[in-house]
Amino acid sequence: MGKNEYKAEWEELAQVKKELAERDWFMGTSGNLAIRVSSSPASFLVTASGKDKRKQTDEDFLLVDENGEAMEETNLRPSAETLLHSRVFRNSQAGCSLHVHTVPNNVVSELYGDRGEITFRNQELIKAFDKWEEDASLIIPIIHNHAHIPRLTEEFSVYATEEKGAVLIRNHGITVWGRNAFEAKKLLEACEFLFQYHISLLSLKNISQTI
Ligand SMILES: CSC[C@@H](O)[C@@H](O)C(=O)COP(=O)(O)O
Ligand SMILES: [Zn+2]
Repeated sequence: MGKNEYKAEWEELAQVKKELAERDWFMGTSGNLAIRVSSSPASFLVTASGKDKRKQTDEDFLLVDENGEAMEETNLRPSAETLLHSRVFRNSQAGCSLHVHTVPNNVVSELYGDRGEITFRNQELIKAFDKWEEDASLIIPIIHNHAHIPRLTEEFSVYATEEKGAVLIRNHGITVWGRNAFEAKKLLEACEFLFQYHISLLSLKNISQTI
């Protein structure tokens, strides 16, 4: 497959990458992004490993197959966490999968890590996940940060069954996916809003108890 055949997907992912960089969500070379190019068998573009994702270059992404193996001759290494994106594309019809490390997603993952999940309710932004009822709740699972990526992928894949979703990896980051790039970014932003709100509220409650 020539580069021209996935030009549209490349440009779409480059735009998402630029917007997430503007939010400063790629600290210390962390984060990786993926967008589907084909279905059955799945192939996708994924960020090259170890790069500063705030920079835009012609070597930002490479095409990989559904096992996360490069499909073209390249010196680039696919992201260390390619297998997680690969599971999203194999398990569902999702079109885009995003992974970022932020202080709020790490703090929430540690605060609720022992419970294995965090639940949000009475929050307008859970509607981003199609939770429309007044008493609806959004549960985001929190998994252990296994250093062994195949092990991490196994635990992650239990939750990566639908075309949209989010999983927190404890003291590591979040992976969010959706039907397309627009939806994946929307869901990621919604999650980060919920985390920031939750941490702010907890901090203020703690302070107000002392005055
Ligand atoms: C430099 S710490 C971050 C990595 O260990 C990893 O978690 C990450 O998100 C980025 O890895 P990468 O291989 O560049 O996709
Ligand atoms: Zn990571």
